[in-house]
Amino acid sequence: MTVLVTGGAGYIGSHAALALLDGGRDVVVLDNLTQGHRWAVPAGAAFVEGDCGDEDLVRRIIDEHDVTAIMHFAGSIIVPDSVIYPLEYYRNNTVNSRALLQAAVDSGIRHFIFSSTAGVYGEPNATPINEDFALKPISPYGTSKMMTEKMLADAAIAHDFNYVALRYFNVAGADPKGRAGQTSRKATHLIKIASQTATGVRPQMAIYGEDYQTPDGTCIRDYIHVSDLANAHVLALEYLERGGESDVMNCGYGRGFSVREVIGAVKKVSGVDFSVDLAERRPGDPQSLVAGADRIREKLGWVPVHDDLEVIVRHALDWEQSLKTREVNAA
Ligand SMILES: NC(=O)c1ccc[n+]([C@@H]2O[C@H](COP(=O)([O-])OP(=O)(O)OC[C@H]3O[C@@H](n4cnc5c(N)ncnc54)[C@H](O)[C@@H]3O)[C@@H](O)[C@H]2O)c1
Ligand SMILES: O=c1ccn([C@@H]2O[C@H](COP(=O)(O)OP(=O)(O)O[C@H]3O[C@H](CO)[C@H](O)[C@H](O)[C@H]3O)[C@@H](O)[C@H]2O)c(=O)[nH]1
Repeated sequence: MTVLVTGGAGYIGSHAALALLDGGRDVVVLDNLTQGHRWAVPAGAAFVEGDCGDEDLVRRIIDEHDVTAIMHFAGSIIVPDSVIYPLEYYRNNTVNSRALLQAAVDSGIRHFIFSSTAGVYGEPNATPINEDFALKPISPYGTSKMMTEKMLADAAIAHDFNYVALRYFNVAGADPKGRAGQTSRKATHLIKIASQTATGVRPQMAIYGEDYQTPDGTCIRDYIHVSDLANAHVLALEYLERGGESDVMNCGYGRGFSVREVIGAVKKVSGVDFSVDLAERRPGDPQSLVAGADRIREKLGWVPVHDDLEVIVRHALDWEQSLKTREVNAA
């Protein structure tokens, strides 16, 4: 009765592994460490270094660890890179997911939870965004995730398993106990970048576009604390184990903050008035993405506990400080 967590050496997967272990479950992490770190895999989880697209390896792990469910976080995540290297994104996010799914079906896995994204909606012209909105991704990243959702839907009809695809909005923050956080080598996320600037890792940062049709001209996003998101995965697994129907669910709080509001929160919480430039719009940025967040609450009984931008920012800043100490100690 073990959960296989692909990508569990990365940001969200390591938090989900912690949440599973905290709940008394056994966990085996499969990660190829292209982005993740061995030290990020929580103590208490078994670890296998390898690729989630390696069907033989996955079948062996399922067999050896008595795996009954899979949480699939492994993937490539940088939207602009997906525009430059689309085939690489389809390979890692779609082709490797297909292989993982094949191994899961072959081995009789009954429950599957997939990391999808708000990126599958593209640029909807209404907000909040509900799960039944049309899927019109505007990047290869979003399309690669949408294709995996479609594979899951078809495979769950043909084979004996149920699944939940969780469509994350903007994930941020870190484990409140300081056990995990975002360590990505190539950070692009707003709260991570602002936290790095506040803690002196970066000299300054930029706002990408101030001419959007929003109250302060900057883009609006729905920021969800990574530990609330990790908990949603545990609840999704329990739901599937109860025999819940396969479904897709948005993961967000249903409330948006502008880029300026986020930077203001980081300055306030850190007490550092760092330098912020104004830059051109970043290509492909939708103006406003806010989750319609009722379904996950109703179906999973999910009740977020860190639904507060300043709490998210506090945890992100604490993690950034701890990374600096870790680097000093490692040097
Ligand atoms: N971070 C976000 O805001 C966000 C938003 C929406 C969706 N997601 C999705 O959530 C998942 C996790 O994202 P994250 O932010 O933790 O990213 P991350 O880069 O920190 O973690 C991904 C992990 O997967 C591993 N990996 C990549 N390809 C692999 C492969 N083929 N086989 C085995 N391991 C592999 C990497 O080494 C890394 O440890 C991704 O699928 C991503 O698309 C993230
Ligand atoms: O230095 C920065 C970084 C970001 N931004 C702005 O902050 C907002 C949020 O940007 P992020 O990069 O933090 O997040 P995205 O909304 O672009 O992307 C997130 O949501 C996507 C779905 O919409 C994908 O799931 C993706 O993986 C996930 O990071 C955007 O308006 C962006 O232009 C800045 O102004 N300056």
